[in-house]
Amino acid sequence: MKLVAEDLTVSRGGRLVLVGVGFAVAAGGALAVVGPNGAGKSTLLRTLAGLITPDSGSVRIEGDDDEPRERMHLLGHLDAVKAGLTVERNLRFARDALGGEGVLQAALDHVGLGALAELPGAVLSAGQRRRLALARLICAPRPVWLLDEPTAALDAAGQRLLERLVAEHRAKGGLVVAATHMELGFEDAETLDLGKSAARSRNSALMSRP
Ligand SMILES: Nc1ncnc2c1ncn2[C@@H]1O[C@H](COP(=O)(O)OP(=O)(O)OP(=O)(O)O)[C@@H](O)[C@H]1O
Repeated sequence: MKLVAEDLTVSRGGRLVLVGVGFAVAAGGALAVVGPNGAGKSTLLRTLAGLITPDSGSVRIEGDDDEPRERMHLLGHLDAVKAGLTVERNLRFARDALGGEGVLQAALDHVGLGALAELPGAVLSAGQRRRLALARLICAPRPVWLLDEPTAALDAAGQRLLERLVAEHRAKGGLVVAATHMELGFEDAETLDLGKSAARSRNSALMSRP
């Protein structure tokens, strides 16, 4: 299996954000997407996930016949916790929506939220919300993880947990693309620097959409 992005050009609000971005990540691989604020890291992840349609270019998963977006798991930087649902219900909702079969309590225990299962989502701290998002990755296994600032709000133990989850995922043949401002500690990760790409130099031009 291989995730391949080819010659992606993406505009937002009439402005070119990405121009001609391409890369490939094979099973077991990891790609860190870096670049300054506004470089287009989140835009790239959302385009890979099929949430933004590129102006041109393509995203495909080689060696897999399923619809690409069915094989991807996007962990956005907003953690999408429903305030009125319990932690366990939040996870159940996400798992079922993603078609997963993971055991909820086991996943919550794994990310250190086991004792909080019956609390409403509203009371979770920022780091706990992030840990709940990590539990979604466990409960609904998908081979391609798209992680937007995955270490945001995580304490040192949480960052090690993330590193372990990613290492286990890659060892099982999964792959990871992560947008980040931090050193992630993912072994042998490749880097895509959007600050250095052609996109950046052309990014400042205000484009009028046809
Ligand atoms: N919904 C939108 N409508 C119009 N422009 C947008 C929209 N979302 C993002 N943009 C613009 O697209 C550009 C890239 O934004 P994006 O969020 O992808 O950057 P980023 O590299 O993830 O930034 P950061 O490091 O700050 O998270 C920015 O100039 C931003 O203003």
